[in-house]
Amino acid sequence: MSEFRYELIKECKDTGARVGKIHTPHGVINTPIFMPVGTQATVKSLSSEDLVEMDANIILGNTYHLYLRPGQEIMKKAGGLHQFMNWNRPILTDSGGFQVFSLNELRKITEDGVEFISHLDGSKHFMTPEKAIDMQNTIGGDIIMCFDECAPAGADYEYTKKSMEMTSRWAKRCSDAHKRPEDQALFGIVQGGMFEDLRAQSVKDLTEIGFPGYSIGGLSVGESKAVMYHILDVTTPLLPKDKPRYLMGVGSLDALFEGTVRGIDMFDCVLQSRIARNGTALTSHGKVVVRNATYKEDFSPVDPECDCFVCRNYTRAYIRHLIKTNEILGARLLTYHNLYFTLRTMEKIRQAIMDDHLLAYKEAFFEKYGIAE
Ligand SMILES: Cc1cccc2c(=O)nc(N)[nH]c12
Ligand SMILES: [Zn+2]
Repeated sequence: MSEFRYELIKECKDTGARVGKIHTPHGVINTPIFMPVGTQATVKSLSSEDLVEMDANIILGNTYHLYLRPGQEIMKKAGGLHQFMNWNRPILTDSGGFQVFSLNELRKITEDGVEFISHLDGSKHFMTPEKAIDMQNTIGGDIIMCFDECAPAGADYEYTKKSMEMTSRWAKRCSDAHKRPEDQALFGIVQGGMFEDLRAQSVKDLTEIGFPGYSIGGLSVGESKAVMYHILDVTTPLLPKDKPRYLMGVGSLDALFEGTVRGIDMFDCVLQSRIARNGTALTSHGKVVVRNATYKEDFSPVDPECDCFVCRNYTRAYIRHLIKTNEILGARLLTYHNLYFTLRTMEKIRQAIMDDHLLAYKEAFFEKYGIAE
């Protein structure tokens, strides 16, 4: 009997948003949820203890990166990623398809799988749906992904159609190859680019195979936000209401609200940690580029309205100094705050849905943050 279960708790009366709980062998995920990205077995500069302290329910790992380093053998000997990184809460792993395409120019896609040259050492590899599932079975994530092709931004209808159809055939192969369905939930990934009929066909193909959850892939690949939201408007309502929906690679604070109101339950994005390393903070009043000279003598907190340890103990001037001198602590403090701020915002979104207050909260947040509706 699978320990994976989605519990729908409340549907928003004004939008497609919902509050739910995803029950997994490593604990409960409150949705809508933002998932910090821990590509190489770490959310860059943070320890597992930091992530527990900020109450991250779930983090991401990545099959492609872990397959290349440290490799399947070491992951096996470590007893899986939870043990390896001392993280005892849920983990979701991406299948590696997206990374093979996005990190490698030199690759050849065939029906059987994808041949690619490692971006690290130039070695040649051949990834198939079966190998992607086998590696995810070794990593041991509570939620794992089908091996898919994310059609490049701007791909034409014919290419996108063929790519989506192959992704659907690969999804069936992944489902057949999955050895641990009772404790690892395999999600199908909806493709179809920016074409409504292809998106609908992808949903039909995947729901006929049947998965415990569905990801929406092929977005946040360079299309405008308006196009992304339109694709969500036509795709999400086709997905089963009693299963979680995961919008891959999204997003920025505005996209988290816009995805939530369109019925998305799960989000992940590297933005929060990536901009932190460059010296940009996310605050209740929008982005603050702490590295700018403006903050040289600003001894106020990154975000006066935030209660994280960074905002309670450090100043913008100090963090600017760390970033300017390339001190590792600068990246750590801003990463911690940006993720903490995003997680707390998701918490407030969940509460607003429970209180039938989501649209009012969204409007107030956008106004303060400086997002034009
Ligand atoms: C991480 C990510 C972002 C954006 C899109 C995708 C996608 O289409 N497929 C996969 N497997 N991952 C994705
Ligand atoms: Zn803070």
